[in-house]
Amino acid sequence: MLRIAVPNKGMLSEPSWNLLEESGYKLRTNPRQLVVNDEENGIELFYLRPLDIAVYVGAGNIDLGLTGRDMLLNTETEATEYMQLGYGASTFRFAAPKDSSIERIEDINGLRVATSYDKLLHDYLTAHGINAKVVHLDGAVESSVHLGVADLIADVVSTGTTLRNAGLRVFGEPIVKSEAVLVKSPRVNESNPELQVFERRLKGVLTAHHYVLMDYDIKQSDIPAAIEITPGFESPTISPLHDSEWAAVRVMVPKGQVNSIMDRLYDAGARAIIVTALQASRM
Ligand SMILES: Nc1ncnc2c1ncn2[C@@H]1O[C@H](COP(=O)(O)OP(=O)(O)OP(=O)(O)O)[C@@H](O)[C@H]1O
Ligand SMILES: O=P(O)(O)OC[C@H]1O[C@H](OP(=O)(O)OP(=O)(O)O)[C@H](O)[C@@H]1O
Ligand SMILES: [Mg+2]
Repeated sequence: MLRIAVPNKGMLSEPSWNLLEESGYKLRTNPRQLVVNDEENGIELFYLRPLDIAVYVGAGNIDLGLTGRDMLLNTETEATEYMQLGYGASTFRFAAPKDSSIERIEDINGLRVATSYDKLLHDYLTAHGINAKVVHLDGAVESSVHLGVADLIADVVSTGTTLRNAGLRVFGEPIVKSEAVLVKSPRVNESNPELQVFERRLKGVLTAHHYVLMDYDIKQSDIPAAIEITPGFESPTISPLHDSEWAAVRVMVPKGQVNSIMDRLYDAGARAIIVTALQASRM
């Protein structure tokens, strides 16, 4: 039985629950439930606080966890990043009052930096030889400067709306580029068959989200050029048509490139190009 930690709240919770549900796993049926035993699929789900997940996966008897890379890096843990999950993209960055003279990370020396991610910030400051005071806050870090608790902040930035509303602006390079990741305990071997099934199910859902199925007709003589445009995962399926001069091609393509691929295929002689959404996949 694999024991898996999933966020019980926060930005990553819903997309994580959806991913597990689409992968065929049973979710909790009421928000007070802490554990779900899905015997049929061989997993036990533990609903835990986002910031605690890497702690559990590193130290206890939880095998895997869905969390953010920034949260993993903020934790003293033996858990390691095992797979990217393709949602929850954000950056972890410094921000200062928009009219201040703080422009570069060297300007932070001697100042107070508010954050919820103390270890992550501390590691970065140490690596860059900067001496600043880390002020820990549990949330709403953007308010700390205006309220006189800190001179600047280091926090999660997604759209940047929260920062702007607080009169702050980012500076310097991102400290971390984050996204949701699957973290693994060192006690779980990569060759563990239960892990491999879990991984394949998740990858199947992610592929179905990020790829579509494309069909088109093309003259036999134009197939090589078309295959260059749509190589597929392994190799496209090519079927004969009634008119022996033509063939039908079926291939997976990345969702985000569908229109440019259709333009290029058309120019290469493809016709009757159609695109179909994928419901599920096992790669
Ligand atoms: N606006 C956002 N857009 C995308 N990802 C985000 C956003 N805010 C936070 N995240 C990501 O979600 C994870 C943290 O979730 P969130 O901040 O919602 O948890 P939380 O409820 O504050 O956790 P806790 O209460 O345990 O501190 C981090 O990995 C972070 O990078
Ligand atoms: O760039 P934006 O799109 O505005 O998003 C960033 C905000 O989202 C998160 O806040 P959250 O809702 O998790 O609240 P918290 O500060 O209590 O963690 C994060 O801590 C930022 O405050
Ligand atoms: Mg938060």
